[in-house]
Amino acid sequence: MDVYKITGGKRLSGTIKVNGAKNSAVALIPASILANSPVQIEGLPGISDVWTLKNILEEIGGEVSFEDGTMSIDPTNMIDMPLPNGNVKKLRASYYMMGAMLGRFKHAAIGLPGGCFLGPRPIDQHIKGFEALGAKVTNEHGAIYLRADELRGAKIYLDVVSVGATINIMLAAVLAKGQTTIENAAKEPEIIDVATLLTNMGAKIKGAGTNIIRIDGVEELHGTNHTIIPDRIEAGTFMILAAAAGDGITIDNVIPFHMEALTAKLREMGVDVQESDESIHIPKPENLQAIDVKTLVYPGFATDLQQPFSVLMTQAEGSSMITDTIYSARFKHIDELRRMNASGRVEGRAAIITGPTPLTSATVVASDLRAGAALVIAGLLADGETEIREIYHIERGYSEIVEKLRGLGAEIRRETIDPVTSTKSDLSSDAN
Ligand SMILES: CC(=O)N[C@H]1[C@@H](OP(=O)(O)OP(=O)(O)OC[C@H]2O[C@@H](n3ccc(=O)[nH]c3=O)[C@H](O)[C@@H]2O)O[C@H](CO)[C@@H](O)[C@@H]1O
Ligand SMILES: C=C(OP(=O)(O)O)C(=O)O
Repeated sequence: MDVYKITGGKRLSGTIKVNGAKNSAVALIPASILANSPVQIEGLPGISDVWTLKNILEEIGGEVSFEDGTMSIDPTNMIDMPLPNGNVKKLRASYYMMGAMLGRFKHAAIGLPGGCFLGPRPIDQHIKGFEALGAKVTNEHGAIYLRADELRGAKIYLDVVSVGATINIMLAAVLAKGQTTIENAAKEPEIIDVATLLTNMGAKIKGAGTNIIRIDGVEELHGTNHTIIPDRIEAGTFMILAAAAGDGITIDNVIPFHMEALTAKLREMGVDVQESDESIHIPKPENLQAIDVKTLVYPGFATDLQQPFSVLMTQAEGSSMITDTIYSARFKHIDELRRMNASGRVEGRAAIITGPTPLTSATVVASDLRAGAALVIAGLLADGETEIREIYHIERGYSEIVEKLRGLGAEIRRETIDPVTSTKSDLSSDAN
């Protein structure tokens, strides 16, 4: 079993670089299926979700290489192979195989996706979109089967603003006959990034980044070169780390405009966020004040930063509340933070945290990706050695995290421990 061991309590300083965006990467890679010649994507993060998608494209006959952040994908010999199990269960974004394979082959059979458990994560809006485009969709033994004689453009109103449904419908619609309109579309920067790739492949898309997207179907799409946008969630995680445990940290390769909601909330707490063109500097913060935060769809405060931000709240003076309007059960990290002496409780869709509290080391478990990121920040703050387990969640979304944090002076290492000798009693003491 692999774990992170962190000796906390040191203030960190220096420059930390952000990688390409996970939530773009996991859509850009499947989008390449729609091309009739090779696609090259630069700046991809070396996270496990990207490697899993590489394996999935190879399973369906793609020729794929991935080196130094550049993935070259030759989709010419891909086939409409069913993918009911296996790799597709390892990540949430394997749902993009549905839209991309339906678009290219008019047929797909994809297992229901995995990814973080954050409460119910239905895909009904994706399916509503595919059906509107003319696909027959059935759920057979946990896999979604999609079949269409032809795909025809349609007007689709999303009942829920969904990143995944917006991108998946775009993927299925770019090769459909006629015009598709997605109303109440999500506006995340990753949607613009995917639309940019598809446009450079020859697609006709207007309005990506607004709540109405119009797509005029084309006969075919060709290969292209694309550079991915920076990861605003990784950048946000580092900004929160800088506010919690920094002694002057510069976060490099950021689009400050993407960070506006987080920046506003940090400033409200008393953090001095200094923006440049492609970087953000946060000097050593003093006297953090309690605030309330509510997660919302973009450009609101990202749910993916809710868990890391709750660690920062443990260091602020007073009682803070963080409400997650997107995911009802994204609070498993609170129990783990309580093991580390944090004072917090969950009430419905909100966590209430009182500070400032000195955190203490413990053996804790990452229940999901951003819970893991939160525990890394907590471990860096805590006195003594913290052990974080189930780190495969963290490595779905953060590449070279150990090396990057060491670059700031952190004492963190990845270690393989024996699960038998590391007794369960490490984890069994009740959280206070
Ligand atoms: C791979 C990827 O990009 N993951 C991100 C994506 O997830 P994902 O695309 O799964 O999230 P969505 O934007 O679709 O979900 C938003 C909300 O809509 C609900 N919903 C969604 C689809 C649907 O068909 N029906 C439905 O009810 C969800 O349960 C959730 O409450 O956006 C989330 C919200 O910003 C982020 O937390 C994830 O990091
Ligand atoms: C929830 C997340 O990812 P996924 O949708 O891939 O599970 C995340 O990135 O925080």
